[in-house]
Amino acid sequence: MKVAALIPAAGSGTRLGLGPKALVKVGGRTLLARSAAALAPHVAEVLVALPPGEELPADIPARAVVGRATRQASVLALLRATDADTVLIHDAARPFLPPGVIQALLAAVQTTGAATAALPVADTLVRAAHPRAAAQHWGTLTPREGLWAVQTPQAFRRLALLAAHEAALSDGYAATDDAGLLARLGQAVALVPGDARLFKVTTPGDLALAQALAPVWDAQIWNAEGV
Ligand SMILES: Nc1ccn([C@@H]2O[C@H](COP(=O)(O)OP(=O)(O)OP(=O)(O)O)[C@@H](O)[C@H]2O)c(=O)n1
Ligand SMILES: C[C@](O)(CO)[C@H](O)COP(=O)(O)O
Repeated sequence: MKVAALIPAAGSGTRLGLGPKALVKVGGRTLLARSAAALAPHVAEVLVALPPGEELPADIPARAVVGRATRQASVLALLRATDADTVLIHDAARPFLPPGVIQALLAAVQTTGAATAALPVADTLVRAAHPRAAAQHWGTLTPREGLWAVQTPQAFRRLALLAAHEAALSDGYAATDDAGLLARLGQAVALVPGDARLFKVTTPGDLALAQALAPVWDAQIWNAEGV
């Protein structure tokens, strides 16, 4: 079974506001370099979708494709650029990826065909009364029982996911992740326990958390396990 890691890294990082987000550094290394290094020991090849005009930094052992206007389109370009049987799709923007999560996903994809890292929701959830209003007010309480927050990596049989992407493209359907495209076709997706440290660096607050976590991660996990 040939496994490839596909890393969408072509986003513009609008919410962070520091230029192409995958190339932002935490603890002296880019988000992309951290994500690629975590995946590389587990796969035969790493492919990265980069923003148009960006070159792959020399310290990242990967093949690059030109990213597209949306995450979904960038992932489709990556899926078309490999012949791997199984793919692990992982946001560059989630730089702290424990090896145990990768191993659990690779085991789950063998039995279920598709799997994603996810965590049970721990907060109270409420839909705002008027979601687009400047001032927000409590609207409807949403029971959190049975709700999971979906992370990456997500593992798939490549041809099944490619078919789901092509169907979505042809239908004009947009999803926020890849597992949703497969689930839309009625296919099973296993939920594998993710990790709080797998949070997505989206806002300046997330970046501050990542800067604080990086030295701890590098001292206790990166060096100890040689990930
Ligand atoms: N056209 C795009 C948009 C996003 N991504 C990637 O998809 C992942 C998740 O996207 P997100 O965190 O939303 O990144 P951005 O799109 O850069 O963020 P923003 O929405 O704030 O601009 C990131 O690794 C990002 O680089 C991508 O490859 N191609
Ligand atoms: C794929 C993802 O990280 C799963 O939680 C998420 O949906 C990406 O969302 P974004 O708005 O593209 O960051």
